[in-house]
Amino acid sequence: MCEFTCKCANIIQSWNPAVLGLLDSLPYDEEVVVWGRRWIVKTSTLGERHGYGVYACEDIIVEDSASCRREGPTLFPYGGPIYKRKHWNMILTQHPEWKTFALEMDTFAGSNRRHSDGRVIDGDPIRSGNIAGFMNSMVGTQPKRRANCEWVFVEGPPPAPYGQTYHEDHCLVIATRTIRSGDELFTHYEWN
Ligand SMILES: C[S@@+](CC[C@H](N)C(=O)[O-])C[C@H]1O[C@@H](n2cnc3c(N)ncnc32)[C@H](O)[C@@H]1O
Repeated sequence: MCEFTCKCANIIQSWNPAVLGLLDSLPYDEEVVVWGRRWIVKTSTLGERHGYGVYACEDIIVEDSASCRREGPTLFPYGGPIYKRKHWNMILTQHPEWKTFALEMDTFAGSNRRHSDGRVIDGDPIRSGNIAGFMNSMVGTQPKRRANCEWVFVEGPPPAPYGQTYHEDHCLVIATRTIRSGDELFTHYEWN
């Protein structure tokens, strides 16, 4: 087995969703609790051909007085095995479809100390238990959806009790405006 294959196999085997407070598997059409809040994954309001979406099962209030959108309530992490860019590129040559759920954690706002490797999180909800992977984008929606959350890069480990020893930094999904029970989560990303 080549060095690359060994490395990737180790990363996959050592990924444990529970460390980051995620579930081993995500049932559809059934309420789940992740990071203390209730959610349901079911067919998106975008329509069946666009797959599933994540819906809140409780109100999440964002105070108008929040001075900074990044201070909105934390919903859950964007979690999954983390690869160096060079390893991820090699995976994509064999599994180009894995790109759908990839989050480049060192190339979006919030990071002052960019990791030189350009790390990628494999956020596939099936492989990684990453509920955030089911979030759809408001880009191009008709009728127009407004984003109600965004993902942010955070230096340092996630809040206790999650991932304290495993993570030197992490990505979170936070609410940017009030989300009511029954609302589907939408964020902003280029999906096609
Ligand atoms: C990260 S996944 C989101 C979860 C996806 N709905 C699923 O069930 O796996 C991204 C994929 O969802 C779909 N998607 C996300 N936002 C969309 C949008 N605004 N319009 C149409 N499809 C969208 C596209 O198929 C895209 O490749």
